[in-house]
Amino acid sequence: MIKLKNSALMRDRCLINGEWISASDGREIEVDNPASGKIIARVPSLTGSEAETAIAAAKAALPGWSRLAAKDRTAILRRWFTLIVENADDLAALMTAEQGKPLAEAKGEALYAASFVEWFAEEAKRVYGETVPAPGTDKRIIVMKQPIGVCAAITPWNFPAAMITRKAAPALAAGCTMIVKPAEQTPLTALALGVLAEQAGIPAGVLQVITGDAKEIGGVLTASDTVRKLSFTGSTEVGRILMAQSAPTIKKLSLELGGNAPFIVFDDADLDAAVEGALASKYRNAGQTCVCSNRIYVQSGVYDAFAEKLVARVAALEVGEGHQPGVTIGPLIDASAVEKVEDHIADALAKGAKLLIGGQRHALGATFYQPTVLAQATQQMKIAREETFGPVAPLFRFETEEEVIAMANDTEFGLAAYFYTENVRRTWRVAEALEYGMVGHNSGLISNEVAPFGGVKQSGLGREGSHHGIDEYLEIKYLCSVIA
Ligand SMILES: NC(=O)c1ccc[n+]([C@@H]2O[C@H](COP(=O)([O-])OP(=O)(O)OC[C@H]3O[C@@H](n4cnc5c(N)ncnc54)[C@H](O)[C@@H]3O)[C@@H](O)[C@H]2O)c1
Ligand SMILES: O=C[C@H](O)CS(=O)(=O)O
Repeated sequence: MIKLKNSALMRDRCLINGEWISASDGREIEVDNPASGKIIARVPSLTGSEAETAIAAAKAALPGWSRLAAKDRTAILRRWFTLIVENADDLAALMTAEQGKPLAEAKGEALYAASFVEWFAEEAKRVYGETVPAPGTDKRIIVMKQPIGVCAAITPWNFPAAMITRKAAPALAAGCTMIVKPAEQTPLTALALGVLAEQAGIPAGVLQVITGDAKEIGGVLTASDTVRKLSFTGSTEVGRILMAQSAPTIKKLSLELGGNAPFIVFDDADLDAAVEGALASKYRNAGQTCVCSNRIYVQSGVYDAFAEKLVARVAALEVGEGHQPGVTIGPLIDASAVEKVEDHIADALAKGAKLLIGGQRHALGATFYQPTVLAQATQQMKIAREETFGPVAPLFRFETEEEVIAMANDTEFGLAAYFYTENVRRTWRVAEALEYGMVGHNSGLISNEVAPFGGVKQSGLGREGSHHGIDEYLEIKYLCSVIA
């Protein structure tokens, strides 16, 4: 039983058109706690027909919502922001129960999720157009921005709250309506956000939260011509599928996909800061974030010192069930996640890597894994080419700046990259040479609501957050008016 202050947030129904419904055929999805493997809830497995109903509800609500004055949407979104903050502890309890992250991280995510609602509540009032000097005196030209219409969001399990508000907040702020389909592993947080949206006064039909078979629901959302925009966060593999399924209806797409972040430590770095940055970037959410450092490149002159310091800090990480005080590393999401970590470590060791700490399943069993550091990693290993999505830090040695830039860019991914140097000239050279959408200099944590979050190459399309984020939900219209 998940202990909540506000029991109304424990919802096992889907939200469509202001109604909380079960699946018409009674099908359900079991939700388990990854730390214990125990079933903690069951939510509806809606049919494709019910997904169509959700789309119809969003379509019907669109005129009323899009014609509201921007400041009226602002007021409603601000109430949603306030309610998320007021209920952050309960949202955290739900996240820790269904995703496993430690309570402190889950609370941080609830507030992070709220920050997108606060940010876009304000951005609603700043959807500006422009006037353009006409080519002739007989005309006037203006450019306006209008909401794109009915939007769909498909979100991942690793950030059950923030990946939803990072889409729903700009969509609603822009005057769009939305259907959200959360990951089957983490529906409870999404449904709780739906409860709070209702309480905030978001009208029926403006926001739907539906659970069900990913392929069936995704197939309906991508095939519908009523759905004019799809925002997806998840693996690059699924992103490709959804992109292809959206092609027949020419949907506008936002894709926040996989990563393979390099973390580069130069000889002239502040080594202690670099160790702390690597720890934060690598082991946050047990390494299950899209912007986790996946490869740690250390220049020869500081390689041994960095490795020693990092191992000492990793040894102090506390593995356990997320509700337990002091726990900093929770379980991985499921058995296949553990198997992928084991596969990457075994491959690395077989190709010459050296185990410095960890490297085994944790004594707690289930999906707990020991935080791990590997030395002598090389580009030929799977861990250099694939997103590990687990608490494993492979250390690569390099000699020159040119060499490490080439290695860092040697991937089809381009989401986040990090580097540590105290040299200002090197800072500009490296920041401009790295082929990534986001670069952290002397920081391992770069995610916030004010900056444009997103990737290049096969890490995605578009940006979330920042003043760019609302443009993903707007269409540009130009008016040419003859006045003579
Ligand atoms: N770029 C980012 O901002 C970002 C953020 C978080 C996670 N991710 C990426 O997501 C991945 C981990 O999350 P995940 O395991 O939930 O990803 P996933 O791609 O397996 O699933 C993401 C969502 O897509 C749905 N889905 C899966 N297959 C589908 C299909 N065939 N049709 C329609 N929907 C489908 C799932 O139900 C879930 O809701 C990692 O690769 C991570 O890098 C990226
Ligand atoms: O998995 C990556 C998400 O985008 C989480 S965060 O925005 O980096 O916190």
